[in-house]
Amino acid sequence: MISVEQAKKLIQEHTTALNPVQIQLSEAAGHTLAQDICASCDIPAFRQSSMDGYALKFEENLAELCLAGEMAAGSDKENTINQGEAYRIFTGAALPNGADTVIMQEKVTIEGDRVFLNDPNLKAGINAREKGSEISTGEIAMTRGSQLTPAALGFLAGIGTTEVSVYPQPKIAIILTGNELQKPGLPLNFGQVYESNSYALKAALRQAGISSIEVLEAKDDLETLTEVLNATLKTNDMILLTGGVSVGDYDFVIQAAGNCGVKQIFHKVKQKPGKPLYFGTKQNQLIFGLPGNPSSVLSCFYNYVLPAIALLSNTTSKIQQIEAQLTAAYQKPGGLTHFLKGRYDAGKATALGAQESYRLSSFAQANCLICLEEEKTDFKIGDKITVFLLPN
Ligand SMILES: Nc1nc2c(c(=O)[nH]1)N[C@H]1C(S)=C(S)[C@@H](COP(=O)(O)OP(=O)(O)OC[C@H]3O[C@@H](n4cnc5c(N)ncnc54)[C@H](O)[C@@H]3O)O[C@H]1N2
Ligand code: MOO
Repeated sequence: MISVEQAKKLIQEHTTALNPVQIQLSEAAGHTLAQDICASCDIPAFRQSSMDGYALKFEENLAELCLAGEMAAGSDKENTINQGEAYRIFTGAALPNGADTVIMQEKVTIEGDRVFLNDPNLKAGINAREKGSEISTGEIAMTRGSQLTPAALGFLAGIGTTEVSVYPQPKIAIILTGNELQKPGLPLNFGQVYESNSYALKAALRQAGISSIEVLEAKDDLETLTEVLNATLKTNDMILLTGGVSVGDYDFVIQAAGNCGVKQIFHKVKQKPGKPLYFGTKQNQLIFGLPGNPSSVLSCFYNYVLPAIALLSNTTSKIQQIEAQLTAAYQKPGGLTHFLKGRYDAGKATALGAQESYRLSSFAQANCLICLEEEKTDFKIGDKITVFLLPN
């Protein structure tokens, strides 16, 4: 059995970012840029008013101007201003050629075509955005590796970008194993359990920005599981199997993976929950055998799968790791790292009840996983421990 740290390192070493693809900017939120983006024009593309008012050519002690015309936003009519003239202008409109300043309309008095200026603070260039002041032609707008946040998308659209090269999100298949699984909504016969792993995993994947998710079921027999796994390996970058990864007579994940040409990287990690975790690769595809207990599935998802997704799509991990103080003493045996469902608040972490791996009730209330190191057995109130904040 390997340690949690070794398992994380092995996953990292065997995960390569997916090849970049060209996509529409409108579809690119949440992706990481795989190219530098340069501005193809100056933005603003012309000297632009930032106020509704009057455009003018600045001079000291200007008191009165003659209204010569109007510049409306979006108008393609160019005008040239002369000394002593003002142009009515609106926010976003181009200044007439030669004008450099805009006085707000609140600071003028109009009498016929005369414009009287009452702004002691008027300065050259005020209320005028210079051409190219956001970005100029050829300048790098965003560099490769940048996250495409909503603001980044708006910025890139604002400089005229329509398509971007990004690292794609992985296509992911979930394979549910277990003869005992019943769909929620149908009657629960003796020996059956409601299937819940696909609900939790799909939601966690969607939260991570993954849109290509397929869910398949495989009964507990080697042939069927091998067939299903083989089929999913044809089109997916990552396969998440749940259940069937332990040592029972009906646990076929490891054999099926071998049959499909998957190379085992590790099986079993010194941790609770999720001890029988399996990880393998086939070329650049990643295969996780998540121990079937619902809490083990999610704990392994946040600890191992989510960071691997981030590496595949070259994004930053959605799990924040911080230090916190325990609010109560906790004992555990040595030999396994424990991940406890907990609540984190203002530097303090509280372990919740219902820690058994078949239970999700406390996970449903948790906002963090409290990591209790492998060898330590007695944790005291106030002890500093590592906490992984769950995405919300
Ligand atoms: N002799 C040993 N037995 C077990 C060991 C061990 O070391 N020696 N490890 C235990 C641990 S720890 C875990 S975790 C489980 C993992 O077993 P599997 O991955 O083979 O999972 P299953 O046996 O198929 O299922 C476990 C549990 O989870 C329920 N389950 C499975 N899939 C779903 C689903 N989609 N939705 C809801 N619940 C699901 C399943 O019914 C079982 O109750 O092995 C221990 N045994
Ligand atoms: O390690 Mo298992 O995941 O506790 O039940």
